[in-house]
Amino acid sequence: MTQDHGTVAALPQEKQPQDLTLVFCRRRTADGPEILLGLKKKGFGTGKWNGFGGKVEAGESIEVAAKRELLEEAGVTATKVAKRGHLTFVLDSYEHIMKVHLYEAVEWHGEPTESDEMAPRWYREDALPFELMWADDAHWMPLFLAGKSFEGEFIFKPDSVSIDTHWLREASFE
Ligand SMILES: CNc1ncnc2c1ncn2[C@@H]1O[C@H](COP(=O)(O)OP(=O)(O)OP(=O)(O)O)[C@@H](O)[C@H]1O
Repeated sequence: MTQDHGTVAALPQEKQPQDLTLVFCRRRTADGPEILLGLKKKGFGTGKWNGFGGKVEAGESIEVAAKRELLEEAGVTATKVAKRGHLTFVLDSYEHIMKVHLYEAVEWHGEPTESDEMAPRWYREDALPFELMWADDAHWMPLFLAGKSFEGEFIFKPDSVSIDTHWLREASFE
């Protein structure tokens, strides 16, 4: 039996999935509802406004990881979170296929405080800085703000900035 190493070597490297979290807090004000975003100060997505989150650690449940990252990055303690989204991201600039578990903090306390990773700021929900956020956010954020749950997949172009193909649909995480 002969082996064709040339063909095997030409195949793209399989990326492994990696679980990450993303959490959003909201509040009602006299001016209307607001959502807490953070400006990422270092690492993947530096300079973008996003929710708070990161990688799930070994042996940690996804929900515990979501609460831990919110506390570490924004100084906010969530006592109750609700799963609202399951999103898959594929980018050339990231070595894994991202499986992002998106939550709304339903009950939380603490004053959002800047950390070494994120600078938090409340934004009016009708005035989000989409041009300074990940391109996928403009697709699913309207569903999130409308109280819907969803799942989807976003394949980015080689620039890792714009979206090549995607699908998105409402889902239930009861
Ligand atoms: C591509 N389109 C995207 N759209 C929306 N959100 C995205 C995203 N891509 C990544 N995210 C989020 O960005 C955070 C990265 O986290 P990241 O800093 O890498 O994790 P963590 O804090 O564990 O890092 P360190 O281990 O400290 O490096 C994490 O919340 C993840 O859900």
